[in-house]
Amino acid sequence: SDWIDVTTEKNHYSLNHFVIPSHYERDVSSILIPHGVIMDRIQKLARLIVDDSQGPLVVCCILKGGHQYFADLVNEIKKLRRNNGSSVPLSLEFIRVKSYTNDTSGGVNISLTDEQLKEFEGKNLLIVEDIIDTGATMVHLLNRLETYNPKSVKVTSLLLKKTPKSNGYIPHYVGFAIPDAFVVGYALDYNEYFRDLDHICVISDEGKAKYAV
Ligand SMILES: O=P(O)(O)OC[C@H]1O[C@H](OP(=O)(O)OP(=O)(O)O)[C@H](O)[C@@H]1O
Ligand SMILES: Oc1ncnc2c1N=NC2
Ligand SMILES: [Mg+2]
Ligand SMILES: [Mg+2]
Repeated sequence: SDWIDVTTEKNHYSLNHFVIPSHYERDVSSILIPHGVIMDRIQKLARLIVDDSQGPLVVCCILKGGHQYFADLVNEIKKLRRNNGSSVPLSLEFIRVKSYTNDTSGGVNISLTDEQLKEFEGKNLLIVEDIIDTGATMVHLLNRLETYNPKSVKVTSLLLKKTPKSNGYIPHYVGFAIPDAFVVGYALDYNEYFRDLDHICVISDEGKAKYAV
């Protein structure tokens, strides 16, 4: 398939084999994707994206969870476009979207200013997300963006969760397919905790209880 599949339990790594910040040691149960593997996969995703989009590109970070993947991906895209001798500008936009409290999705709240939306008219957009779970965030966001008549919209998500709650949305570029578990780290949070963890881990029951609101 187009992505790396880590949905089977046996793929998980033991906490003892990597460095985990001491303040999270009891709050995660396993490492699903070590930071180094994420970075290597992002190099490949950048190559796929650059090969498909030579022209001007507006790369849109979906805050907050998308920021780490966005930062690392844009770094790789810049390198590749320079090497391709491309002198075409890359512009960056940041859209705040929120729907999760604890491990449950509520209403999707998109904060986009009108002057920001003028930036999208007639442009080639690349939307950068951390994870597609139910797909509700992305479906709402794409509907909103369409009303501003972009020239094209492509979506990349580092993670795609295999869950019965999915509305079936699948992005154009996916890093990894993951199991139906709540993951944290690499900017993915649980009530704003764990964004400072480098590896993508499965949250433990203790972590869920400790940081629940
Ligand atoms: O496919 P879905 O079920 O909609 O879930 C995916 C979305 O939910 C999370 O955002 P969250 O609401 O936690 O805000 P955050 O990005 O600030 O963490 C995540 O970053 C995605 O944006
Ligand atoms: O597994 C997850 N971990 C963090 N944030 C979110 C998740 N799924 N939807 C939003
Ligand atoms: Mg988000
Ligand atoms: Mg979140």
